[in-house]
Amino acid sequence: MSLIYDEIKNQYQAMRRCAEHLEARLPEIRALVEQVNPPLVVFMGCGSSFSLAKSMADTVNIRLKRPSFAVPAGDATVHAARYAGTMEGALIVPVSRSGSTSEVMFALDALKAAGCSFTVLSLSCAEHCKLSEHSALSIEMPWCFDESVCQTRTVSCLYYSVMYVLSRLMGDETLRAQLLAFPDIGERYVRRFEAEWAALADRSWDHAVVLADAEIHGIAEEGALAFKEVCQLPSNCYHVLDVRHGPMVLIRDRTLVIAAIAGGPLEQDLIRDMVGHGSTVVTCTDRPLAIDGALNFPVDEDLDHIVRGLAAIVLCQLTAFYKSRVTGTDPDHPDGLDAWIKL
Ligand SMILES: O=P(O)(O)OC[C@H]1O[C@](O)(CO)[C@@H](O)[C@@H]1O
Repeated sequence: MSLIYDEIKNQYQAMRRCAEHLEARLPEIRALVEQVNPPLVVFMGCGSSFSLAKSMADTVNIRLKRPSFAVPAGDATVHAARYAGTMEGALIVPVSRSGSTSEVMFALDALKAAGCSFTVLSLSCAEHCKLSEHSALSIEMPWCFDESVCQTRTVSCLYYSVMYVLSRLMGDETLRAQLLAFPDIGERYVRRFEAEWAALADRSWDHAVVLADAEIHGIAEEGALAFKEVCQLPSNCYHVLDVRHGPMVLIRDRTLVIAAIAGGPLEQDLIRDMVGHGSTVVTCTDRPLAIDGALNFPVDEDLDHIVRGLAAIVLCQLTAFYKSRVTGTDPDHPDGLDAWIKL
C-alpha cells in the first residue's frame, strides 16, 4: 500500500524483537546505571524523538522518583553553557532513529566544551551510527528503522524499549508483563478498529487535537506530529483538562479530537463539552466508555497508563495515514521534510 503503512503494521513484530534484545542487554545497562548512579537523567532528541524524550523523562520522575527532564538537542546546543551546570554528572539518553541528527552530536560536544561531565547511554535504530561513537553504551535496534521519512514503527519501538528497560530497572513486573503482552494486544486492537479509523478519515475535519496526560503526554505529542507529517494538516497536543484553558476556543466542527483517557468524570464532562462544539471526538480507553456523540475505541484490557500510550499512538498513525489519502499527500515523502536533519 505504501512504505509507512507496512511500517505501522509491522511495529508489533519489531517490538517483540526489542524486548528480546533489551533483555539480553540488561546486565550492561544495569551495570552502567549502577556505576554512574546519576543525580539526573536527561533524555534528548529532535522532533519526534524529542516528544518521546518527554514521555521518558516524565516516567523517570513519576515512577522512579528520580530527577529527569527532556531537552531538544538544538536547545542544548545553542544554550550549552546555561545547561552545563545543571547537567553535571547526568546520564544523558539521546534517542534517535538515525543516530545521525547533527544537533544531538553538537549538543554533546557543546556541553563537554562548556565543562560539563556526563555519561551517554544512547538508543538508535541504525548500526554503527555517529551517536554510538559518542556513547559509553549504545543500544542499536536496526529492525525498528523506518525507511519512510515520517517515523511510526520507530517511535513506537523507541518508546516501548525505554519503558521496557525502566520496568526492569524499577522491578515493576506488572508493567513488564503488559509490555510483553502488548504486541498481541496491539495487533488485535488494530484488527478490530482499522476499518473504523479509515472511515474516520473520510469525515470533514481539517485539523487534529490529541489529548493525553502524565507519562503518555509526550508520545501523544508525537501522535499529533503524525498529522502534520503524514497528512499535512495542522495539529496540536494538550494535557487533557488543560485544553479548556484557551485552546477550547478553537475546538470546532472541523476539529478531530483524539483523547487518550482513563475515563474519570472530569474527563467525561470534557468529552461531552467538545462533542457539544460539533467536533469529531474520539476516545481511546481501556474499557468501553459510552458518551453520546463520541466514538470510543477501547483496548478491552486494564492497562498501565504507560501502555495506553502504545494504543493511542497507533490510532493516530493509522488515522493520519488514511487521511493522507483524502488530502492527497504522499505519506512516505512529505514535501519539505527530511528523514533527519544534517546541519
Ligand atoms: O530520530 P532522528 O533520526 O534523530 O530524527 C528526528 C527527525 O525525525 C522526524 O520526526 C521526521 O520523522 C523529524 O521530526 C526529525 O527531524
